[in-house]
Amino acid sequence: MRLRNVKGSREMIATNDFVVHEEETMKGKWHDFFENENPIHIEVGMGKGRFIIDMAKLHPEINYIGIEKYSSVLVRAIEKQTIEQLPNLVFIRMDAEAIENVFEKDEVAYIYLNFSDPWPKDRHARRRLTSVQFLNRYVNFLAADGGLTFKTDNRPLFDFSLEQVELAGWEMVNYTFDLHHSEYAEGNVMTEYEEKFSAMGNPICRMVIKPPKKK
Ligand SMILES: C[S@@+](CC[C@H](N)C(=O)[O-])C[C@H]1O[C@@H](n2cnc3c(N)ncnc32)[C@H](O)[C@@H]1O
Repeated sequence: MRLRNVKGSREMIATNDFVVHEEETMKGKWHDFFENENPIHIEVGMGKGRFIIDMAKLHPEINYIGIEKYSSVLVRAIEKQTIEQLPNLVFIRMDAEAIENVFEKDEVAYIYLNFSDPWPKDRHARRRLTSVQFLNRYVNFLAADGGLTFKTDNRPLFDFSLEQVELAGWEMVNYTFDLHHSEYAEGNVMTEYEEKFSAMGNPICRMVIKPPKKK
């Protein structure tokens, strides 16, 4: 992704009410933060936030947390949320490498990974958000009856992810190599990248998986 430095983005993030800072101190306290017991769903690598904002509007009974590494992208999501003022949506600016420090065991009910960076070089495979390393991190805080949905138009990344799911012992619920022309198309909420790549004619791959059964 080509990143432009957005002037003032760090200052905006530092003072915005929809951004949670010192996120590691929130571990185990997210329900108190939202002041309800509604399930918590997260999107890791949410970019400019279109998907998570649309989901938060559609599902006021669910709390959403969007995680994004770069300030210059996060500000676009903050701008939208500042207009929407959705009470069930906040953001964290962080690298998801440290994600298990932010959520307590069973604190998250669902994870979304949309059009995650492919990291095409083999030596960077562990940075892919669907690598065994990341799947193992998610197990630390994803509820046993929770799940994860991953969408991408990048077939090599999707094939890699299918292998990693098996290696990490997750359960495959379903997958498709062409979501928009599949039985799962109905009700699909599009992301920014999904709209862009599907308009170019790229089929969208999607998998729904569940964490390994705890022994
Ligand atoms: C290709 S964009 C997709 C954005 C959005 N999910 C969509 O589908 O339109 C991937 C996003 O993930 C973010 N990202 C990649 N690795 C990340 C990480 N380790 N932690 C947090 N965000 C990450 C990138 O900064 C980028 O904004």
